[in-house]
Amino acid sequence: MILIKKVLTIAGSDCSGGAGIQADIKTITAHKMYAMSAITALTAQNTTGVYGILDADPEFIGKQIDCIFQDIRPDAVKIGMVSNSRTIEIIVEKLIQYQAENIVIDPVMVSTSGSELLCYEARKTLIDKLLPLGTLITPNIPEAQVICGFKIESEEDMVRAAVCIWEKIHGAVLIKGGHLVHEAADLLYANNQRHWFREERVHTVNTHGTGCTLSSAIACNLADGNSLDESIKKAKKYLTGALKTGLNIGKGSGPLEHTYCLQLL
Ligand SMILES: Nc1ncnc2c1ncn2[C@@H]1O[C@H](COP(=O)(O)OP(=O)(O)O)[C@@H](O)[C@H]1O
Ligand SMILES: Cc1ncc(COP(=O)(O)OP(=O)(O)O)c(N)n1
Repeated sequence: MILIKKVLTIAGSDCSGGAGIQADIKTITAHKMYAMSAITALTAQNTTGVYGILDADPEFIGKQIDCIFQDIRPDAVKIGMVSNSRTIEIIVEKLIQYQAENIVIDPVMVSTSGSELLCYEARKTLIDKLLPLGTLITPNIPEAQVICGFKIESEEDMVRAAVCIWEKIHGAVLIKGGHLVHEAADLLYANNQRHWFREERVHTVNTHGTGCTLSSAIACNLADGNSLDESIKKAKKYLTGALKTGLNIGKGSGPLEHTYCLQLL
């Protein structure tokens, strides 16, 4: 009999396969785990941008989560695009009802190409209601700026922002430094302790879906029983490997490759 860890992603669909649910499922599968999904929205997007968004009915999102938890309980949950306040409220209700564990929240707000993936009015609901439920939240620099309310331009600013976010949500935060120059350095702040995770910066424009991939990989590593530190370290190694394979498809910022980096796991 095969024993397999189960990971649920609650996120939006990217029809071009680079980000969202598709990136999450590829990542979970590459980790040799069983992937499940509750789809919050359909997006019409590709490597050049987001051209349309169709939100799923919040009650139906709740139904998807019910079907999953009542049958195959996930060992970890990754949460990505959540669109609007009602969707966030339903997800919060279900996570509490089912006492979900190992919750990694990527507080997706705006795509790199500039499209709003979370409606502006829902930011407060996300920060006040959903983020405090995370085992870890993984904002990029623009998202961290929204949560903490000031500009982040240096590693010192990242430290100040992480402390501020910790105080707001009373939970672990990993601020991703991909939007700063130099190294790809991410900062974990939890329980008054900070830990930098540094990897070389891969010189490529093909970074579509890096945030989705990182958060899913962390969820997989937590599902496997790793500590938070170890989960992030392994996930960053996976991500850097996926960037380094040098896949170059599409006319814009292309997706990552999830097959040939398997040997890095
Ligand atoms: N060019 C790159 N080379 C290596 N790692 C990168 C690169 N760009 C981003 N990363 C890493 O990818 C992850 C996602 O980063 P980021 O781009 O900041 O988030 P998002 O995709 O949510 O905007 C982080 O671990 C970051 O350090
Ligand atoms: C459906 C969907 N979810 C999330 C994103 C954002 O992906 P992310 O990896 O955070 O970053 P970019 O790919 O936008 O750089 C998305 N585009 N679509």
